[in-house]
Amino acid sequence: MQQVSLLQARHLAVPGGKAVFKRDKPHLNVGTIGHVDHGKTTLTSAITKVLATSKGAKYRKYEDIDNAPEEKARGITINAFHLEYETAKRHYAHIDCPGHADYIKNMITGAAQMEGAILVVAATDGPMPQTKEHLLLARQVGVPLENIVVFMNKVDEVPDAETRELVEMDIREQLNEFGYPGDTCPVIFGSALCALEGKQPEIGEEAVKQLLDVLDNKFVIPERKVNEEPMFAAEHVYSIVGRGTVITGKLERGILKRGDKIEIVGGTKDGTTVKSTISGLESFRKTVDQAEPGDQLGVLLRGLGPKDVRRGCVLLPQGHKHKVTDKVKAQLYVLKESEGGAKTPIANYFSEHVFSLTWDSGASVKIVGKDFVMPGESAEVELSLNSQMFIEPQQRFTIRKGAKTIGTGVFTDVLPPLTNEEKDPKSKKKLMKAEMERLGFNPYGELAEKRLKPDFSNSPKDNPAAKAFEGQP
Ligand SMILES: Nc1nc2c(ncn2[C@@H]2O[C@H](COP(=O)(O)OP(=O)(O)OP(=O)(O)O)[C@@H](O)[C@H]2O)c(=O)[nH]1
Ligand SMILES: [Mg+2]
Repeated sequence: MQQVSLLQARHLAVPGGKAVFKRDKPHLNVGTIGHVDHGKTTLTSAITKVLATSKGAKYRKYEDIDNAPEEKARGITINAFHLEYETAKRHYAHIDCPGHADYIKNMITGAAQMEGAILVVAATDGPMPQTKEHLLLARQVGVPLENIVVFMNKVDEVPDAETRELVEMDIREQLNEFGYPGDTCPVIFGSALCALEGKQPEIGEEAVKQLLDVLDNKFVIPERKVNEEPMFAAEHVYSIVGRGTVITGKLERGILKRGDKIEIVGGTKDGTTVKSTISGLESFRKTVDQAEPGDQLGVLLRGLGPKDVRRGCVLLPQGHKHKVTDKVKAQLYVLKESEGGAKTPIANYFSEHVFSLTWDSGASVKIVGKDFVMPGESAEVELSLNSQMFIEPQQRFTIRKGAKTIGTGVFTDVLPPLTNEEKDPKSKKKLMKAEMERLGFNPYGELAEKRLKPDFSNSPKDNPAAKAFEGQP
């Protein structure tokens, strides 16, 4: 966790500012997603430029977004960037997600706060691997079906109408593939760069205005769970010298006020929690009297030290009934290669990296009733995590390996935490050994130990999982 002074903190989205947050318009969390270099940051900057003329935004230059001082201060330049703007109708928090595959971890937490998505696709390239991956993640984090719009960017470089139409067809097909209404989803032809540079207004400024019109009039505001117990997952944690600890993220549900007594749960091996009091609340550097679901917040917590809170922890009110756990049942889908997944299956007792809300953890996978989950298949699984986490039924998760999303799923039943024996590495080895005997071969051989993929070289020839490796180096 980063230590910052109060002066530095004033530049972060954390309590310390003087202005008071006005709540006079409906609020929606949106963001730009899409393949690397397709123009997400340029479009984000162009939106602020167009809205700055009506005082709906502070104009943010491209460099400010991609290389912002607060990002530098945090030392997390690769993180998703948050900014705010407003139209006559709505107030928006906007997340600019980086497209580079390595940054998906940050995108997952950034996108976890996204309720509407602007999918940027360059007309020069068409849909690319991260276009697909971001679409999948948007589905995973529950971006509603009506809350997606395509901004086909860089049309200044593709003057030919036929080519544009081909790209549009391709995009619509991709949307359908991921369960979004590809046939009816608005596709806007534009150029973020032209909008930014004040050139060719018909594809520049006008296209951005069309986009804002879709956000205002087509995107729906999800139901805000105002009357439920508050829940807030920490995305970033800062310790402010002399004032305590600040956690930033989105309030999932309920109401938070200054003075509320809270408990921080999740992220520890033994399920220990810490208690504190909220001593300040802020959104975009303005003081918030009462935080509502969907708000992007900095929450200042009294008396907590650097070791008490981590990214992925969850803030709950004291007296809550939630029990964290490191064991959970889930329904898992393993992505096909054509969906951006891997060629290889997920094997029993293998260790995978699970992401949910703002947390991530190593997890060993026990598959119910199957030896492997092949790409394109789904299965019921039991996950044993390395730490005890905030998990609820219906909460979604993603499994990633290296720079790839290989599986997605939903938690179904929360199980009691692992016993000490179950956690013991020796008993894990025993389980693996028993599994090898049952299978009649060793999928946990030398290759597997390197965590590359299970080794089926000595498996029976008719093993379907082994077939997946045929013809591979
Ligand atoms: N010709 C043209 N170039 C554009 C347009 N929009 C963006 N670009 C250029 O495309 C390049 C990438 O733009 P970015 O906005 O950084 O793309 P990004 O999607 O944010 O990229 P990552 O954050 O790295 O994933 C830059 O050189 C932009 O100037 C456009 O409408 N027309
Ligand atoms: Mg960018």
